[in-house]
Amino acid sequence: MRELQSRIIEEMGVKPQIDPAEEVTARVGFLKDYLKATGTRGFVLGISGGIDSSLAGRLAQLCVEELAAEGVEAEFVAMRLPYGEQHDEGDARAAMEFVAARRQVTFNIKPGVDGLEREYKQATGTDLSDFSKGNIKARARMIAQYAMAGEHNLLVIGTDHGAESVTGFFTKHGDGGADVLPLFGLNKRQNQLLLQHLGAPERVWRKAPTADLLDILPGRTDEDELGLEYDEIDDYLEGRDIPDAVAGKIEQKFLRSRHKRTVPVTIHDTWWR
Ligand SMILES: Nc1ncnc2c1ncn2[C@@H]1O[C@H](COP(=O)(O)OP(=O)(O)OC[C@H]2O[C@@H]([n+]3cccc(C(=O)O)c3)[C@H](O)[C@@H]2O)[C@@H](O)[C@H]1O
Ligand SMILES: Nc1ncnc2c1ncn2[C@@H]1O[C@H](COP(=O)(O)OP(=O)(O)OP(=O)(O)O)[C@@H](O)[C@H]1O
Ligand SMILES: [Mg+2]
Repeated sequence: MRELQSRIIEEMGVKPQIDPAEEVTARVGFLKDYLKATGTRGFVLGISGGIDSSLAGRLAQLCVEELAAEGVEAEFVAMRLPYGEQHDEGDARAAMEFVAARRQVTFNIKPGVDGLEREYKQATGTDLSDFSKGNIKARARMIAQYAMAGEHNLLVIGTDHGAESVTGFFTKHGDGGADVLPLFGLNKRQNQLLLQHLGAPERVWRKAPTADLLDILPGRTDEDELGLEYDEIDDYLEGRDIPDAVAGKIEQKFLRSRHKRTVPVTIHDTWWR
């Protein structure tokens, strides 16, 4: 195996093989333990209709159900956070049904995002690019979830996991802004395996991953934007041999995105030199 590959695998904590039942128990247990240790009252998470939030949302719901059985009161708030009308509305509904959260909220981020876009134009005289606006959408979702968390003493769940973290494929302080990461250490196909184990409908676990942040290309797939397939990233993280060109591409993205996987750089840091 490549030397950098083994260092990256260690940092991402991905195992070459998993037992889905064990993983579910461990991850639900982690959420329960952390909630009890912090004295917080529950969790909040945006449900998009995609794989990651469907899994993290279901784990959170199972967590509060297990806590209730132990006599500990906790709530999980599942938030729909569309930008106007979501083009894959049916998938988002299917995901919400699978997650089955008792408390469901729909919060439209469009007025807030469009307001920021207008003010940007007014302040600078230039239009915001569709790409930057996409990152504002991700950050608006973070703000909406923290509003809910702040009001009700909840923790914001993040859906970051190995296959996303390794390439830095998330918006810094957007979907990257969260309190607990129950999926950390999994790659994409392992997320899908856990969803299947939990009885998710095929529509949910087979959904093509998309950041869905662009106005001009709704539902653009992650694989198209990354120029990599999740199967390649997953193989890399499981320690398999993959073509040098592919491994090199993953490693380049990993090295360029180091700043996203750490707290803000200070004069005392040396990792970037
Ligand atoms: N070396 C460095 N040291 C410290 N900070 C550095 C830096 N380079 C940039 N920065 C800062 O980071 C900013 C760029 O990072 P960021 O704002 O995140 O922006 P960026 O990484 O350019 O874009 C976010 C990417 O994540 C993808 N995404 C977002 C959300 C969800 C998903 C998904 O999978 O669903 C994917 C999205 O499609 C896009 O490709 C710069 O504007 C700058 O402020
Ligand atoms: N339309 C949306 N509504 C609610 N939350 C969203 C929406 N889009 C993104 N999010 C939040 O941002 C997170 C990051 O998006 P990301 O696309 O990586 O995950 P996903 O949509 O759950 O899964 P996938 O990667 O398979 O598309 C989501 O897990 C979810 O919590
Ligand atoms: Mg998505």
